[in-house]
Formats: sequence, C-alpha cells, structure tokens
Amino acid sequence: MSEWSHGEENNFYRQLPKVELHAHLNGSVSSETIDKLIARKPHLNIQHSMTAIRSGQRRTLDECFQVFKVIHQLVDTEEDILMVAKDVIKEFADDGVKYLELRSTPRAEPKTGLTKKRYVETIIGAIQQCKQEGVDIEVRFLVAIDRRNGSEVAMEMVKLAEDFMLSSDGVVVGLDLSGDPTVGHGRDLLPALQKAKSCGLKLALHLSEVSSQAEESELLLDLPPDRIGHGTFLHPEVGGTCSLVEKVRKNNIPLELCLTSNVKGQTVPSYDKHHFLYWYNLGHPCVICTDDKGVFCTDLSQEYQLVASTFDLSREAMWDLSQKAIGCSFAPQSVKKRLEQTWAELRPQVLQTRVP
Ligand SMILES: CNc1ncnc2c1ncn2[C@@H]1O[C@H](COP(=O)(O)O)[C@@H](O)[C@H]1O
Ligand SMILES: [Zn+2]
Repeated sequence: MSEWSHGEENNFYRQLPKVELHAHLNGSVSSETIDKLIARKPHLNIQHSMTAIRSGQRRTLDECFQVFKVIHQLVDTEEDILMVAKDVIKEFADDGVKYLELRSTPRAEPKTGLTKKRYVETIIGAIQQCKQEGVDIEVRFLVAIDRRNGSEVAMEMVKLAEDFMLSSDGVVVGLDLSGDPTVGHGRDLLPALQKAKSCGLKLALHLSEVSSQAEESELLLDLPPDRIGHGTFLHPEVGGTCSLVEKVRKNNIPLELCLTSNVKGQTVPSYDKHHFLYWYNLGHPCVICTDDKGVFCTDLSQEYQLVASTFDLSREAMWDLSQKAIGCSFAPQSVKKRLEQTWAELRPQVLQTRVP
C-alpha cells in the first residue's frame, strides 16, 4: 500500500509529465464537449448515457462500437471536428500530457460536405491553433484505417497519410489500424500496410484485442509494426503463442496498454489480470494509454495511478514508465531530446513534493 494520501496520489499523477500514444479522437471527447455538441444538434435526441461508459459499468466490445456510432452522429462537420480536436488536446495538456499522438479515422459526410481530406486538414489546423495559443503540449497525428472498410479504403488512407506526411510539417507521422476486431481480416490489409511502411509511415496496429486473432497477428507481426495496440491475447497464458511473444520481443515492439478500456470492454476480466504484468515482468516496453478517455470516463493520470495501485509500483517505477514512453513515440529525435530535457528538469520537484 502507498504511504501517501489519496489527494497526494492524485496530485502526483497529475504533476507527472506524461506521454499519450494511443488516443482515438472521437473516443476521447469529454462530457463537457459532448454537452456543446448536443446543444448544436438537439434534434438528434442524444443523451449522455449513450456516449460514455461510467464507473463500474461494463459493455461488450460490440456495444462499445455502437457508442462510437452515436458520437460520429454528433461530430459530422468541420466546425465540430475543430472544436472536438482542440478541446481534446487542451484536456490532455491540462492532465500533464507533454506529448500526444492522436489518431482518427478520416470520414466523409456528404450531408455536410465534409471530405476525408478536409477531415485531416481540420485536425492539423486544430493542432496548429493549439500551438499558436501556447498550449503546453507537442502533438502528432496518425491516420486511422478502420478494418471494417476493407483493402481499397485502406490503400486510400495510406495515400492520404503519405500526402500529409510530406506536407504537414511533420504533424502526420503514421498510420493506425483499428476498428471492430471481429470484422475483416488483416491479410486483406497487408499490401496497404506494406506500402505505408515502405514510404516511411510508422505503423501502430491494434493486434489480438480479442482471442480469435492469433493467425492475423502472426501475419501482421512480420511487417513488423512499430507499436502494438492492446496485444491482449498474444501471450500463451491467455491462449496466445510463444511464437507471437517471440516476434514481439525480437523486434522489441512497444505495447500500448489501456487498462480501463480493456476492463470496461470486457476483454480483460479484472485490473489485476491485465496483461500489463506479463510484459512488464519481461522488461518489455509498455506504454500506459487511455484509448478512449471520453467513452471510458478516464484520463491518463488515472490510468497511471491505476497501474501503480494494482501492481504496487513505486513512484520511481511510474516515473520510469512515463519517461520510457518518450522513446516509443514516433516523434523525431529533436523532439525526443527536448522531452527528455523536460523530464530531467521536472524530476526533482515532482518526485519530492508532498502537496496536500
Ligand atoms: C475499445 N477498443 C477499440 N478497438 C478498436 N478500435 C477502436 C477502439 N476504440 C476506438 N476505436 C476506433 O476509433 C474510432 C473512434 O475514433 P475516430 O472516429 O477514429 O476518431 C472507432 O470507430 C474505432 O474505429
Ligand atoms: Zn484503440
């Protein structure tokens, strides 16, 4: 047990400088922003209970994907996307996140004239505006491929990401593969992912989020990806294989781990059974992330605190986790170096203060 009071613990994790590498834009919308969206679109008759999974509640993964559909109805114009992206970036900054990699699936909305290209441009615009306003956070963007949409759209997203990688002043750094893991097969997306890799885009892939994906993970790990989202069922204790674990370890591929998301989405039975422990005990790079802070009603400070209390880790160990996450980011060396400096400057004050 910790010798610190609850208030002190909260305060410490908020002060801790953090890196967020796995955040889906529309899953990260806070209840305050949802209020503003509902006010813009009262005719949709959407209530808060439809856009978030509260403390103690559980949903099947399938039900989680229904929640995203509701949020997508609320976020369907350029103005909405700009507001949502700026709010999300500022909320992460307020939570002590110094570097954020946001990801989102470009959507065309014929009714409002939104195109996939404008979708990405609007998010890049939000990132630039936050920078101009002096928000204390460095932000990069990953174009997401929704696996449900098949190989053709995947290839279209790779082209879009490549164009933006070359024209966005370094804001677009890679691709995400996400969406309902029970739909589609990674084999069909392999050519698009290979192309992305060959043109210099970084790959963050959701792998083995459910137990039926071993064969797909086997295939996609040969790319290899630069980071893995979840990887819940990779290891043999939960039905994965030694071969999968070996591939991950051989290439030292960091795992993005999202405790609240996995427990609320019921792919992990309880916090203490989370696969964080398996990989952490191997000394493998693990990055704590939120996944969908709005939908799962969490933030990155809470996720760090949850990991520390569940696995009885010291503040120093948690500091090391947050610092090592810098190295797992897709930021260029110059940015990583600056972040390392920030961590070095903050360390004495954050690790020693006892603020009530
Ligand atoms: C809970 N675990 C998860 N597993 C897989 N994909 C997920 C996810 N959580 C979110 N997404 C992906 O992110 C989209 C919402 O944000 P954007 O509209 O892209 O910003 C979802 O529609 C899904 O494709
Ligand atoms: Zn995710």
